[in-house]
Amino acid sequence: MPWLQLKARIAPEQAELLEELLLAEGATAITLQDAEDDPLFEPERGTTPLWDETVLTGLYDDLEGLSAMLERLGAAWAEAMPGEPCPEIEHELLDDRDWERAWMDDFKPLRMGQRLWIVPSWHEAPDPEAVNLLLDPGLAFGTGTHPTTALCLAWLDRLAVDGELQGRRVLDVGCGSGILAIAGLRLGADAAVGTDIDPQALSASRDNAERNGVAEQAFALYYPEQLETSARFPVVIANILAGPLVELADEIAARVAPGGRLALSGILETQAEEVREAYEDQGLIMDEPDVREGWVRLDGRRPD
Ligand SMILES: C[S@@+](CC[C@H](N)C(=O)[O-])C[C@H]1O[C@@H](n2cnc3c(N)ncnc32)[C@H](O)[C@@H]1O
Repeated sequence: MPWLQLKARIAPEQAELLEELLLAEGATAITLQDAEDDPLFEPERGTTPLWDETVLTGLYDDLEGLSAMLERLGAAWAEAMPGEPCPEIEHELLDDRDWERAWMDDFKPLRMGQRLWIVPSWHEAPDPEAVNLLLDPGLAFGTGTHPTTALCLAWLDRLAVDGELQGRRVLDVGCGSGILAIAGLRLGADAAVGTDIDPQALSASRDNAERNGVAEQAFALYYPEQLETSARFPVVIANILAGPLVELADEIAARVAPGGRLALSGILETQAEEVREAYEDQGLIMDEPDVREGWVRLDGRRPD
């Protein structure tokens, strides 16, 4: 059965209203997508990445009433947002498909480092003998395809090869889908703690942990303010953008135990120096950046 798709590019703060209006018109599925390759890199410090545009898509099985529907949407928008022009709504007829999950077609198993594979949970693992991390990011960030995540996975893989992960506890600040913490566990860490300000991330992380047979007590998940102030970790990883990394430098650096290792990512090449200085000011010894596609990972160590 073909579908009618309505699509609008809209400011993120208006997306909820349009979503409600599309649902009120009987949308079978609604998809919200950030312009993921085009974030605003310096949102207010301490906030999540921002995108100046959200793409909102609604799917309908009623192909007949398009013009009446567009008229009703325009009127409902004008009533809710007087004086604010209604966003342009494009329409298209689509062939039948599982549209809610269509993005999954582009997410293929990825090899990271020497032993680790990130395998979409709906795929066969290409190498059953490898360390296979089964992942469904749901609505959270972190499939491994983004260079910042890939840089962090490569770091974890190297720590494992160097014997610096086995038996240790990992803190993953901004855990998203949980991909880094779970990779740490699958590569030999004893336990992991993930923090995130986004409830979707905490729930995706828990689901992905279960998918990978990680025991609940091996992977604790918290909102940042719930993590005990005195908790220190031998391995700390934070992939959360340069602004928050600088803003939180004292808190994140304080989590690194004496002799512990730190990796920071989500940093553009041009921002690396500022981030590096912020962590050196906190007593960490920072290495030269590792760069991939304009993104940087900074590694550090707290002296013994
Ligand atoms: C770029 S994603 C990284 C996700 C995953 N760790 C990865 O490497 O793919 C950044 C994550 O950090 C979270 N975040 C942003 N600011 C944060 C903060 N101050 N404390 C904890 N998490 C934060 C976001 O909600 C998001 O899930």
